[in-house]
Order: sequence, then C-alpha cells, then structure tokens
Amino acid sequence: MDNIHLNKVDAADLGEVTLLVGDPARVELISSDWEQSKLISKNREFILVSGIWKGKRVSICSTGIGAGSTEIATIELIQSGAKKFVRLGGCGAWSDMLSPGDLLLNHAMVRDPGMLHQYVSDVYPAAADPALLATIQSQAERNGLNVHTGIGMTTQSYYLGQSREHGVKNGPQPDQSFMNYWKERHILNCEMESAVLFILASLYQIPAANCLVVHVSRMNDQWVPDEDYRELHKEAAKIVLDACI
Ligand SMILES: O=P(O)(O)O[C@H]1O[C@H](CO)[C@@H](O)[C@H]1O
Ligand SMILES: O=c1cc[nH]c(=O)[nH]1
Repeated sequence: MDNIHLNKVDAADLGEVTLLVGDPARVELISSDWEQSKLISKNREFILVSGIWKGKRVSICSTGIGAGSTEIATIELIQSGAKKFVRLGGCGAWSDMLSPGDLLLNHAMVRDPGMLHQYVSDVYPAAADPALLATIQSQAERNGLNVHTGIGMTTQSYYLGQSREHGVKNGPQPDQSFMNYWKERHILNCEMESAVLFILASLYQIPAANCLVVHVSRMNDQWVPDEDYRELHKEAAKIVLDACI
C-alpha cells in the first residue's frame, strides 16, 4: 500500500534499524556522521534518510512532536518494511536521580488515557522490547556511560499535561499536583512519543526501544546548553547504532 505522508519507500531502502527522532534537524545532525547517506523521503515534519554505518545499512526518520505524527511515521515505516525502531529523543527528568545530559532507557511508559484506543484498549502496556533494550544498555555501559533505566511517561501535552508554566495568564494554569502524583510513583521522565512507538511496535511485532537524553531537569529547570545537547544526541546515536548492527 502506498504511503500517504512519507513518499514511496522501498523495503530495500530501509536499514536494519530505523532511528526515530522528534526534531527533523536531528536527521542531518546524526546521518552526517555516517559513511554514506541518502535522502529517501521529505514531506512535512517527516525526513527519512538511509545510509551506511560501519558497513551496515541503517535509517533515520523524524516524527515531529507528539502522538499523531508519531503514529503516522511509525505505521508508514512499518508498511514500508522497517525492521526495528529506536526512538532517539529528548525528555524532561522528573526524578532527582537524573541530571541534565544523562542517558535513559525506558522499559515502559505511562500514557494518557485514550492514547491509541482505536488500536487497543487502554489496559495494554506500552513496553519496550526487552532484548533490544538490554543490547543498548550493554553498549552504553561498554562505552563507560552511566545509563538509567526505568518507567517514564508519554503525554499528549507539553505545558499543562506536564505541569509546566506558560506565559498566558487569562486562562487555565498548570497544576503541580499532576507531576507530584507521578513523581511519588517513581516515574523518571516525561516526553511525547515513546508510548506510541512501543504500543504500535508491540501490536505489529516489530522490536522497539528508546534511548533518551535528559534535556532539562524539572526539579530545578536546568537545561543542557544547545551545543552540548546536539553532541549528546550524536553520541547516543552511535551507541544505539553499534548496539543494533
Ligand atoms: O527531542 P524530541 O525527540 O522531539 O522529544 C521531545 O522534545 C519535544 C518537546 O520539545 C517532544 O517531541 C518530546 O518528546
Ligand atoms: O520536559 C520535557 C523536555 C523534553 N520533552 C518533553 O516532552 N518534556
């Protein structure tokens, strides 16, 4: 079946693993480190590049932000022949155990009620592939990195849905009790795509995991500087690709 958002993608164009990143700029940032790279598809927020990393074919595609666009990218990549996914993204830390710049692998995500209920009932877990997660964890440890694992949260909202202040005063304001509720239940981090990937990948029997860089600590609002953040994503991509090939 033809894709509606990605352009025509042949299965042979896709690598052994497809990295999924939220930010389209991260596609060029990461694939510029590869031995070869070729643009396969570019439309809206979805940029798909395939190339060669250490002699093996690999791919990277941007999903944009949030559940809707991630569902589109994941489904269209699966129907195009994608074999394995790792979301390489950013997140906010909701635990004192994490510092800005740390690397984190989630084995499962809490998600908003109703997210992907058209595919499966809300009681279905949003869980990573355990073998793929273990491989990435070992590779990170071999590289001397202290990588955290735990349960995270995927939300459909960046501001009020993550108890985050905004500058608009004549309307609804964030409520810290939401974040406090989940902190008490040891949720480590929050972002906006992993649960969508985990659920769809489990339902359609494709291994999937995530590898997230902590962009900000929500404990003290400390952010990673932009240049460091880009370097951390490049390092994380190398770890994930080495683990997957
Ligand atoms: O850096 P990416 O991968 O986009 O991930 C995080 O950053 C975005 C919010 O700024 C959301 O997409 C969130 O999940
Ligand atoms: O706090 C954060 C940081 C990155 N992405 C999110 O969704 N939330």
